[in-house]
Amino acid sequence: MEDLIVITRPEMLSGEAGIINQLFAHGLARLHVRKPGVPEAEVRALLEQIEPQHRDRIALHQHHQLAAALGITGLHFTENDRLAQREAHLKELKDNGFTISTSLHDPADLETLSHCFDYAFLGPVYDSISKEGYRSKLPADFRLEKYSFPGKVIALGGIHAENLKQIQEIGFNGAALLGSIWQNPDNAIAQFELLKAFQSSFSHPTFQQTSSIPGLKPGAMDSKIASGNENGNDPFLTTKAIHCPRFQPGDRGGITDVVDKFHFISNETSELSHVDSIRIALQAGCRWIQLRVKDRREEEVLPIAWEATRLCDSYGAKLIINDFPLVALAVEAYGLHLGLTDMPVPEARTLVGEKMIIGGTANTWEDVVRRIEEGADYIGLGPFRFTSTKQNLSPILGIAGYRTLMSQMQEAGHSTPIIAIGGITPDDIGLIRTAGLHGVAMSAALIGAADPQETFYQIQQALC
Ligand SMILES: Cc1ncc(COP(=O)(O)OP(=O)(O)O)c(N)n1
Ligand SMILES: Cc1nc(C(=O)O)sc1CCOP(=O)(O)O
Ligand SMILES: [Mg+2]
Repeated sequence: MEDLIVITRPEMLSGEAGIINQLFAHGLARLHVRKPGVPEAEVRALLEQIEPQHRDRIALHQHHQLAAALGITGLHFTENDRLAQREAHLKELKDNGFTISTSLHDPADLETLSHCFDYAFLGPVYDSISKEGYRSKLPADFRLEKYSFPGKVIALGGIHAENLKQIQEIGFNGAALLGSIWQNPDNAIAQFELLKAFQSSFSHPTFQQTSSIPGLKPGAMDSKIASGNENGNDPFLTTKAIHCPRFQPGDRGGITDVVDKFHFISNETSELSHVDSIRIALQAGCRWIQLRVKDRREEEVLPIAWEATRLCDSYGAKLIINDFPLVALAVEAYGLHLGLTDMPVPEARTLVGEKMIIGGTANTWEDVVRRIEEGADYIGLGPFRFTSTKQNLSPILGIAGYRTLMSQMQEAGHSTPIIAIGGITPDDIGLIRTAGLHGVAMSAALIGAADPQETFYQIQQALC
């Protein structure tokens, strides 16, 4: 798949021109300016703020008369506009150097579409999750190669990182992005970078071999490709209904209330996938879940993170993503956990914004101080004892190590919540709490318990 095209939101946004200039600077190939109902003067003012060298990568949906004076060479015709055009006019536009595009909602129209069009948006490809009743017209086995239109066909509607690969497999030449970019304008550039990374990974041989891992089953989105379309909803507005961050900057004063006292750390074994382990923890009653996938590429972690997101959402649990800031951003996770050799907390803060919790690992007093100075919301301090869940463990702290570090915290007047980790069992919690730690993180002791519900009950009692 070649092209990622961004479509503007229909209304004007504050700071929009700045974001658009940055998107171009980050390699955006094409921008569709679609502002139905916005007066010409406002659209002109927006276009004038877009740096002139980027303007030949813009297509206008309305106010075509602005194009020539502003150095814009792209004109887009909505379905209704297209039906009102004469072929001779389209030819004239092509002869005058314009790139022209249009929108279709029925793939059958690709057979009769004027070959003057350089490309066409076809959509919605996916049912809208956010807009009820707004469904795709594409059959489940839809493939693009059957159609004779020689131009590019660009997928539109409900496109996000999770379904980008399937769009390529269907045969689309590109994808038009709206919700995935603009849902949270503060994160527009990071989202674009993530989508670009996924798009380029599809041609990577390692990815192709491993893309059948759980969570990225070919055809996994088939159930979302449905038939029947009828209402007049706006195809450009379809978007995945994603997780809303729940941590608001105003809550920061109460960080000890925000960070749970029990953190479950996912793991996979020969019998269990990460998602299976998370399901066990959720069913046992845990509501703070860390997805900790090791030795996998970002694009392999993302589908697992989506599955974990859906599962945690269904239990009202908070999902923390270990190691992968862009994945945390993509699934709008509640939090991100970073180790000492992962992305530094301040850099991650810039990337994920103010709303996401960021936890950081520490193994020594110097690490604790660094984490506090970096602004970590909580600190995972370990290891308490040997564990085979993590490779390359740091020296074991034991209860004596925790006591020393907690008195140093007290002397220094620090109150960042500290979570003990590493080989912890429910029986250890009493001592760990009396040492002054906020809570504990566990993996094996919960997943491997004969009765995880009973074990979680004991954990809760000990944490009270
Ligand atoms: C709560 C919590 N504390 C510490 C860690 C360890 O993180 P890190 O040092 O990045 O090591 P990995 O888990 O990535 O192997 C954690 N994950 N959670
Ligand atoms: C993920 C992790 N980090 C550690 C650290 O010391 O930083 S120990 C650890 C493993 C936690 O799992 P379990 O409860 O099975 O030991
Ligand atoms: Mg890590």
